[in-house]
Amino acid sequence: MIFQDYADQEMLAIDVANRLAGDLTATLEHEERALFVVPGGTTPGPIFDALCDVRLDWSRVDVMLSDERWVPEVHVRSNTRLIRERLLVGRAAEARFLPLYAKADTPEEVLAELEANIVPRLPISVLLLGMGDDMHTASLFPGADNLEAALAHDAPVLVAMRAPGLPEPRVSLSARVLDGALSKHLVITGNAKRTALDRAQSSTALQAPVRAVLEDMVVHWAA
Ligand SMILES: O=C(O)[C@H](O)[C@@H](O)[C@H](O)[C@H](O)COP(=O)(O)O
Repeated sequence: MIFQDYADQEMLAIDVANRLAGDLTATLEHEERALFVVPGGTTPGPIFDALCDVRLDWSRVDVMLSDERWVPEVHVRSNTRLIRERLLVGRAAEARFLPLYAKADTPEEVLAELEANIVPRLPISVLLLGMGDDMHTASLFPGADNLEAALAHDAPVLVAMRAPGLPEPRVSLSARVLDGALSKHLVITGNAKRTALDRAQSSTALQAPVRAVLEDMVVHWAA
């Protein structure tokens, strides 16, 4: 793990956007297409704002989420909505979006269908993740019903996840798929998350799921 800190969140957003653009450009120099996986939540918005107008061949980029909340795309909690509003605009509107949500009451009903669309695109070329104070990343939450399956070496690509305190089910890429990304970035802000990341390094992945993806990870932090 490499830890990089920034003077403030604005500097972080600009620098991380540049790093991601550089990694995507490098991928496109030797691959036909790049798979770019991004988190939802509140932290990445300013990074997306800086990234969406970068000049690169977005028409050869597939964009997908690390995890989604099981709500329709118009819902305020939908990560898809965030991506459509903040990342897939400007030059990046040329990218192809791979959905992690389909209209169904539960994720289980459509998981196989969503997965079939993703599998041919793997491995992940460039990964950006977020993390919560509880050391979850993507939707790999401590105490979640399917966490063990999602951390397994032979885990499926996608896992449905329910955890105490979450208002809706989630669907998440499994740890092995996230960890297998060729370029890996984690973005966190604030002192609570910095402390949580320190704690994660001396915890098991069941206690601190982010631990499962920290190898070769570049962590970007600002207060
Ligand atoms: O759907 C989500 O919530 C995410 O993808 C999740 O893993 C997120 O990255 C962390 O919860 C951090 O969220 P914040 O950036 O909002 O703190």
